[in-house]
Amino acid sequence: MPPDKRSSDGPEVLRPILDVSRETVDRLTVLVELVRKWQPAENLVAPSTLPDIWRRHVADSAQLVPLFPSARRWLDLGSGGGFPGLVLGCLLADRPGAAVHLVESNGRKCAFLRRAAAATGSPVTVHQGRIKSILAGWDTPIDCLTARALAPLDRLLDLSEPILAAGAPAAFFKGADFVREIDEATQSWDLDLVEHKSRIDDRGVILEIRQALRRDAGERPA
Ligand SMILES: C[S@@+](CC[C@H](N)C(=O)[O-])C[C@H]1O[C@@H](n2cnc3c(N)ncnc32)[C@H](O)[C@@H]1O
Repeated sequence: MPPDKRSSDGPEVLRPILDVSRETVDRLTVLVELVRKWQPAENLVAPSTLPDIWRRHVADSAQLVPLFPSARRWLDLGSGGGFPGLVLGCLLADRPGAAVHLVESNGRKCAFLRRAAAATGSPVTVHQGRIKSILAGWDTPIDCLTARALAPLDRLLDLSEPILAAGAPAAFFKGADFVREIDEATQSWDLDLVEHKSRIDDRGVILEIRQALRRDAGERPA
């Protein structure tokens, strides 16, 4: 499909975020073309965001890499159409030891994720199933856990607990309502977190969770 003529959306939107090689742009271009091709049948992203796919999805996902520059082994929960997981795979494909694990319960989305990983030559493994059951038996070291548009913070912490408990940080994409979500989550969790202002969404943040300890029922804040 030709580029959308109404927008100036393209690989150049990555420039303020990180330097990418020609080969990486080629991999990301293959990914974007596949999302456009599969979108009518699989509804991989909100239709209104498709004309700005490089900015709204690719660059949005890519901002994780400079936040966690030494992370090589990533785990993305609820990967859907592959954001941020497939973008991380494309960006890290040349990095020795890179591995990106995607967890997704929907079989058709998993078929897309596997197809896109193969087409882009990305170091991606797709795990089909419910997050709770897949993480219950997880024993692969992870440097950073991610989730975007999956669940409220409180629920994300619950889902991510086995990986956080093993010492990995988490990066959760959150919109304008993030303060309320933090307030709610801290009823049940003692959090060491950093708010990174999103470089794509004026009102959004990437919440870096460095540590999350479940509070006992008796020690909830007033
Ligand atoms: C709204 S989509 C977001 C997809 C992608 N992260 C993005 O930002 O475009 C949420 C995805 O999480 C998956 N999902 C939701 N709950 C899940 C669970 N408990 N286990 C595995 N996948 C789940 C859904 O099937 C869906 O594809």
